[in-house]
Amino acid sequence: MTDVLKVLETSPVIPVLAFESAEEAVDVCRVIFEEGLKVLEITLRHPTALEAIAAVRKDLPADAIVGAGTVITPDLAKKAMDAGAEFGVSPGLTEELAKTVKALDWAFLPGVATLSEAMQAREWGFSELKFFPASLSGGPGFLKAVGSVLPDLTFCPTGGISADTAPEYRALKNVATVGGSWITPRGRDGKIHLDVVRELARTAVIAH
Ligand SMILES: O=C[C@H](O)COP(=O)(O)O
Ligand SMILES: CC(=O)C(=O)O
Repeated sequence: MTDVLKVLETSPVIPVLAFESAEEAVDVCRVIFEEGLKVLEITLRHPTALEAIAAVRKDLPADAIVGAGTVITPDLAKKAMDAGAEFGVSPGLTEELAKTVKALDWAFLPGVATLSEAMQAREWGFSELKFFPASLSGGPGFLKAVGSVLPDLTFCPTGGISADTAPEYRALKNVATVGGSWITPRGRDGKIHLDVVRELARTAVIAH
């Protein structure tokens, strides 16, 4: 089974990606990967997302680590794993989802936004958690406080993070990496422009 902590530690940023087609996914992921960001979280927010995950796994080099985001139900967890996602990410966690991903033995990063949610996830056997939506739920100050009472948990804060605010999070002992969508903005024409993605991905790698 893929180790969640290793996945998080592989990349200074986990791009949270939303594509409109499998072709768009392959083109954009290739650019991100070429610039050195090897972990790619493709969210299940479009009807073609599972196809996109399968296509990126097939077309990118084997050391690209492709996961599924927005895994909000047990059914989506099974489908994403079948499509080839090496890990799953969710904005939250339910008991059924926790049981399913444990039974599947699938690397999983559940989302939490409060101490009680973090304690619940910990009880269910998750040591790596997504802190979402990070900027609205207390930001770096919240994670620092969590670290003093639950020091065995490691976080990937996501939500409202930018190239400017990422370093504040990454400086914390209990943060392995940060997640965000800022590397793949859509232009006014609704398209993701590869030259823009290349520059933003390169900057994220250099800034680390
Ligand atoms: O929906 C939220 C995204 O997954 C990550 O948040 P962001 O767009 O604020 O980076
Ligand atoms: C935002 C988030 O946590 C997700 O899409 O998985």
